[in-house]
Amino acid sequence: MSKVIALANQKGGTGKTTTAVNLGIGLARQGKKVLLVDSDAQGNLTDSLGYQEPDNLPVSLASVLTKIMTEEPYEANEGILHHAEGVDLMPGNIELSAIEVSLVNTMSRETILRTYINTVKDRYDYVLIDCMPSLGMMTINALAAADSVIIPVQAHYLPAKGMTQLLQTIARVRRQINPRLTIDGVLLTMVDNRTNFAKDISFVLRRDYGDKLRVFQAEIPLSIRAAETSAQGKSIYAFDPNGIAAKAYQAFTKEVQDIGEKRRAKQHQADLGR
Ligand SMILES: Nc1ncnc2c1ncn2[C@@H]1O[C@H](COP(=O)(O)OP(=O)(O)OP(=O)(O)O)[C@@H](O)[C@H]1O
Repeated sequence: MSKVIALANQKGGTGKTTTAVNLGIGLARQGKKVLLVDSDAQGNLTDSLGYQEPDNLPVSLASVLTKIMTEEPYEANEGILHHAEGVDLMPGNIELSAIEVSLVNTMSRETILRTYINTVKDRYDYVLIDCMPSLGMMTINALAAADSVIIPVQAHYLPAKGMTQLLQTIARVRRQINPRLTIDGVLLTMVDNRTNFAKDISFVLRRDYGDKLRVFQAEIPLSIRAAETSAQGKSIYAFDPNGIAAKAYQAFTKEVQDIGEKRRAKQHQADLGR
């Protein structure tokens, strides 16, 4: 049984892409089959995995979604790239901006990405969708396609206002399109443990949201090495295996895997009871 996770936060630069890369490759290192889906028109995930000119790729998520919208046939593995560290990638690029516009006039406009993911997900244990920094149509599509959401939050500012908006959108998607959508939790990123401010934010987040939402135990530290990995086309495990960011992403991967295992066990029990 595969699990589809959206990495979402409408605020830009909160660590969604870095988390997609290092969670995805972290899970692959545990023997899981992983597909990363770049649903952001900036193509940063695609770029971070070493495809430095995402706009020149012949096939990308936008081309496959166009085929779905125009009811053209496509191959299930069409456009999927293989990364040396064991994950697959459905690349994204600037063409997704045009898709975002044309979705508005399309039938089933909220579920085009779900249609695509449903055709490929059985080959994977995990499908991770890196979302755009907006609450536009592509993000709604990602939430409609996902089983759960992980919210990376940059520990530089109090996230209360932005979080409320995101949580309301998730609740609306759950009511109207995707009742099974859950929130796996909030991940604190770029935590500068030298400052009291970062500690305060961690404390406030756990205090204000901790009874409603999981705030992951693992916190990703602010790390120059983590920032540098995106230009290297590899994960933090390959680039700086003994650094603090690699250790934190490893611990985070373990937490995500534990949630996945519990869900599988619960589903298994439910199937037995049928
Ligand atoms: N732990 C970290 N320490 C320091 N820098 C980091 C860390 N994680 C990510 N960065 C850097 O911060 C910037 C934003 O990170 P990232 O691209 O992962 O965020 P994002 O939420 O995907 O951004 P966008 O909203 O633009 O898609 C990047 O330059 C990245 O290299």
